[in-house]
Amino acid sequence: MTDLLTHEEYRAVAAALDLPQNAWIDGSSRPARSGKTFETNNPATGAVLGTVAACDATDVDLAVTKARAAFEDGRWSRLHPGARKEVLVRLANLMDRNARELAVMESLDSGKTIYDCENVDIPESIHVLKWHGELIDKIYDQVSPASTDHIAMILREPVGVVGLVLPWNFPLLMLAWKIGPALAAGCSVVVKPAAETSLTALRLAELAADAGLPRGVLNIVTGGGDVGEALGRHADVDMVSFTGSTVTGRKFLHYSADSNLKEIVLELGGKNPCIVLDDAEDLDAVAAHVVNGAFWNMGQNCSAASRLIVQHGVKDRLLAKVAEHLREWVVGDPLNPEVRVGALISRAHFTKVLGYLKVAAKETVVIGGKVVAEGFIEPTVVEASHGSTLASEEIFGPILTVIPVGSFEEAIAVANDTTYGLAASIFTANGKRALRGARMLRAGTVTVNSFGEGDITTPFGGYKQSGFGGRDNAIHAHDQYTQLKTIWVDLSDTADTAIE
Ligand SMILES: NC(=O)C1=CN([C@@H]2O[C@H](COP(=O)(O)OP(=O)(O)OC[C@H]3O[C@@H](n4cnc5c(N)ncnc54)[C@H](O)[C@@H]3O)[C@@H](O)[C@H]2O)C=CC1
Ligand code: BAL
Repeated sequence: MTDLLTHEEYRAVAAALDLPQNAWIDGSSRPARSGKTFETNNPATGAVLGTVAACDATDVDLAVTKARAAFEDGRWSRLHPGARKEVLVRLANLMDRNARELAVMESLDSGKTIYDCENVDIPESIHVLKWHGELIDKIYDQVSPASTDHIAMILREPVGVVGLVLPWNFPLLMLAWKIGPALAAGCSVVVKPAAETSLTALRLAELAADAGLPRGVLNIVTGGGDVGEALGRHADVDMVSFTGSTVTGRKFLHYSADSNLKEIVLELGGKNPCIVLDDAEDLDAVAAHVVNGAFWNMGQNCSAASRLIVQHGVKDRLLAKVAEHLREWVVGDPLNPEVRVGALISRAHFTKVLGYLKVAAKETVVIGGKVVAEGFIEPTVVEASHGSTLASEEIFGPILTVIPVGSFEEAIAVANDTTYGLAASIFTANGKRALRGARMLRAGTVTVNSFGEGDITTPFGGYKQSGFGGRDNAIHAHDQYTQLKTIWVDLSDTADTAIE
């Protein structure tokens, strides 16, 4: 746990911040070619925080051209992996030295609580970059079991120029999840942060230059969906890794098909089930996991445990415990270190979640149900049937839908009856049933008697419409950013041992 400042001290740090404004292309800070800017707001107050370069397709083209030049001349892609490691570890150390500034900037720009920024987002981002940096000089290529008359080498090569299109819910952490393995592998990257949250990505680019990352290797183009589209359609981008909504993810497949068939990796939404069976032990601990799973980051999490599928026998006792835990989840100014529930990302998103709160009012609201202030919604627990709007749609807000069920089999069937498949949890004291359930659940990550996303050592990604094409995190993340090459060497004296 990080030592936290007081609310007043955080306000003072926020007031003194020097916020970045320009895009970052070819190792320097640049306004958009058009000179246009857009406003970025503090979701907690609605006030304008600053302006940011409104890039367009010409800026994307410049960034891709510079990234391509860097990739082709080998200033990064052909460095010894140990040299790339040194730069990434230096960057992680610089971030550590600037962790407080990054945490406050992230909280101001996103509405996330300073508590989470200090304890999760920033330290995890640092850890992820260091982990991938330290990994890269320890991955070996392979030799195939071809005949003794041949040597067949299987090499991993960086995929080239990579576009990274990011969401607003974990701005710096998702950047780290993607640039960590991409840069470690030797790719050059063009990052498109969400328009709502560009600031920490721009600050990280400055720190990367200080750490010695060669110019052109990391570029940040700021703006909205049009900038993401320009990147998705660019003919000289070799692959795109995207995290965001399923609707937008689908568009990237069209961009690829319409342009150069670039590889697309999608990490999309979820409507993740959390199953609690009658025999679950230590309901207090279960409730703590349920609350964290549903309401962490205001429920704005693709792996949020947003469906509580609970057996009738334990439902009321569990919900009483959930209510107890939620008393500690104070809603308020994200810069107050006592606060656990900050602001929703934007007024537009607040309005969307409010729409679901109105739907909830027509069902059985068990806990909460109120708007605290413009932008802030209290954690809400509502009972609704399987198949209802609340039980089916990704709300991406602090609303947990409870779906009572009669049996283990029904719980699994309800859990799997969704177009998504990102994450799932199961709580039961019966070990065999827990593991059988984990096997049966159609999700990329299943946690047993806990809620979580795993850590940097475990791959993260979804089944079904929660994504495909690769995984973030773990050594498996490197698969996204590398391609395999076979080099076949014939060692025979005669020509008749040709490859069959
Ligand atoms: N899987 C996840 O982690 C996330 C899921 N979402 C879901 O998506 C919903 C809508 O949020 P949005 O911010 O609108 O998500 P989005 O998927 O539209 O935005 C994600 C990124 O894609 C970019 N983008 C938007 N439209 C694009 C387009 N046509 N072509 C290329 N890039 C484009 C955005 O600028 C942003 O950088 C949320 O309510 C939530 O349900 C949102 C953010 C993260
Ligand atoms: N929770 C990590 C991925 C995401 O929500 O975007």
